[in-house]
Amino acid sequence: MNLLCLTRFPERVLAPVYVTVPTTTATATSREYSPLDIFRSNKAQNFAIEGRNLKFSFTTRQTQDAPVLRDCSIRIPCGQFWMLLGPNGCGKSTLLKILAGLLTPTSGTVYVNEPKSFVFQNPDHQVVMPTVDADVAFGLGKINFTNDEVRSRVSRALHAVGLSDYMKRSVQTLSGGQKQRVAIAGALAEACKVLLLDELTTFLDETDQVGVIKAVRNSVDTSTEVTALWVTHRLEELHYADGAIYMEDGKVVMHGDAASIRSFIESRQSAYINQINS
Ligand SMILES: Nc1ncnc2c1ncn2[C@@H]1O[C@H](COP(=O)(O)OP(=O)(O)OP(=O)(O)O)[C@@H](O)[C@H]1O
Repeated sequence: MNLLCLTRFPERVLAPVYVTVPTTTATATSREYSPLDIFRSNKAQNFAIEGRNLKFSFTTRQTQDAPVLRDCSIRIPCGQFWMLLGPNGCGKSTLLKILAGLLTPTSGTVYVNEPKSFVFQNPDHQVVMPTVDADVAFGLGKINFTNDEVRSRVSRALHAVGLSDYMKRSVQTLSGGQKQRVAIAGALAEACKVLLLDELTTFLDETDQVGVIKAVRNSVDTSTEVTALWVTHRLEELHYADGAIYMEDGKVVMHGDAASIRSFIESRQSAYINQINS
């Protein structure tokens, strides 16, 4: 079994995946939403990602039960590019990992279209082959494609992320942002329907930051139903988003269009600055 491959595509299966756990242990047999209800609701309203009443706690040596998510509900329509924002430690990455299937919620319900792919902040954790084309083709090895089909998928995926001219380049010679785009191309080559992207631009300079975000923007499409959820701290990135979610202290505080979320966060920040200056 190839562990690196599993790391890059943690939950790759072709059917939709449901994670449903009881809202409390006392009501284990009577939950509010059944997996089938969620599936119908998503098909009817065309949501690619849905989480309802999600709670999550970490158990550490110091604390038995440290709550991180305290009842989060989100919905992201198919074929849209959404962003998830909030202060450090509010639970953004935890929520993203639950959507990716890397963590199981303590309670609540999750629906995410498949195939889905989680792209990590550090591209060196997932760009694993010596050349760009070999890396993009890496995940296709599990599927019985002809060589021509593999070449065509790799070529289309690299075109989508603006790296057509880099096909034969050694990955070691790429910048951080170019490696991120190779990782995204790997997911697209596998016909990934949902991209879950965790603070990809944190350590990138402005050119790479714009290159990566444009690569995601160009990959998201209502006709192919590719949907992306992007965790970020950078308000200026909201310019590229169709919608956004703002979290604080394990809760979704606001969920809606990107411009309104940006104004909301800016007013929050100025209120905070006024408070510390007064
Ligand atoms: N493996 C873990 N064990 C215990 N606590 C954890 C673990 N991972 C995260 N946490 C805690 O959960 C909380 C939420 O972390 P998370 O990484 O989801 O926040 P975040 O909003 O993504 O933060 P940031 O913006 O700083 O990346 C934090 O208080 C963090 O310390």
